[in-house]
Amino acid sequence: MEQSSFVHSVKVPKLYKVASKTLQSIESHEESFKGAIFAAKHPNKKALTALISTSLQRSEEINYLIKKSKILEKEQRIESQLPLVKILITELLRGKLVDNQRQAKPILTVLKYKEAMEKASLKFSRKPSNLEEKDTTIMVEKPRYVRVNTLKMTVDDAVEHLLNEGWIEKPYDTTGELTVTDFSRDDVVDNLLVFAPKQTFYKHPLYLNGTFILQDKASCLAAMALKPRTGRCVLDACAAPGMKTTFLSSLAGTDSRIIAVEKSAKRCNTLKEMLNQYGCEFVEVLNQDFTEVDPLSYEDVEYILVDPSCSGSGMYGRFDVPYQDGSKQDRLHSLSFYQQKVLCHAMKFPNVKRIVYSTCSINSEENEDVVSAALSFAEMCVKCDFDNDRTDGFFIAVIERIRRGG
Ligand SMILES: C[S@@+](CC[C@H](N)C(=O)[O-])C[C@H]1O[C@@H](n2cnc3c(N)ncnc32)[C@H](O)[C@@H]1O
Repeated sequence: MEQSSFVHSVKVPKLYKVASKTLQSIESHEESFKGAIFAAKHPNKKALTALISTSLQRSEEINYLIKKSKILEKEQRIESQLPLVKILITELLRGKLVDNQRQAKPILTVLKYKEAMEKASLKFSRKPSNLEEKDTTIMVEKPRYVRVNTLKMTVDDAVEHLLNEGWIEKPYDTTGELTVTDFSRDDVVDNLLVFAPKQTFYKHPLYLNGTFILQDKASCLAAMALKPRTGRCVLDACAAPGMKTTFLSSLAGTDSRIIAVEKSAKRCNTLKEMLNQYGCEFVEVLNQDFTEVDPLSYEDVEYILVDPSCSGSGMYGRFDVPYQDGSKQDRLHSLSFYQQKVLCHAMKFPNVKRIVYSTCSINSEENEDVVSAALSFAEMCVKCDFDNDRTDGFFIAVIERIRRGG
């Protein structure tokens, strides 16, 4: 009797609790994969990333196992904890759920179905459609891009630090392979270093002190395209988690006025954390809907970055999170309408000189269509994708105001 009360007081490990919340926010499209991992309150981001990405990659299989084993119908106490059940099944599939009695109740419950699920998993992997999928998958990997945060250290000093650690600098070559000891300076983005795919930096001193920021090249290009002059006012209309705000801050410099607008209170906290971490405390944060910011109260704004929420269809290695209503076209239509509204609002700022509109989507409904609806089509559009540029799929349009007669 005593032993059983001990057994039942064992708690679900924190990693699983945080992972189930994170998974839920991604599956409900409340957060992007990267944003949810960043916002998650767990120190071991590497373990969390591995767990969530496996869960998303194998989501079809996990749903199949849940259905076949009837675990939710039979175990009513865990019926309301679906994200946790998915995480625990992921761990079961990864061979990480240890079968002993000193486990939390939900783990013991999932372990009761271990054998049934393992059998169902074998059947799942033999399904013809899954075999076809595996055979045609070509895995070419994206390099690891590291942006040097020049608010903390110059690129030359960062490179010297790496050389002293024994890294080898190689000339930039998009077609060549970088080995785990090599790095290059990027050919387009001055502050960007390129490493071998999956190179980890989580314990590197320059990562821990906010000098190294793991940021995709395409995301850097959007901030770079805005070309803010130092000492001017720059506004980031859709700012959280703040990857581009931090780059804009280092491009524009500490004597510029930088305003970061973010409508979600939760994501605004993440944005503030990121700004602190990367030495951008001088950025003014507005927790407000950008379309409700009065342009006439911001007459000094000359540069605006519009990087609105989008489908994320260009994200490399993106996991297709199914839409509950199954209506992709409706979703694209409403995204496009909202994106146009945000872009048109940016054009109302009386002294804005340059606007960059960017998305990490490859759908024209969210890109060219939005820009062409906002003005007769702008010529300065850039499209990046993995096959040609070794970046995420990304769209950037630069819109400049030309004042006639002076
Ligand atoms: C694609 S993310 C921006 C990513 C960010 N620029 C970065 O590089 O880290 C879009 C963000 O804009 C916010 N957002 C969407 N619509 C907004 C609006 N009307 N006003 C302000 N923020 C908005 C979302 O909550 C989300 O945090």
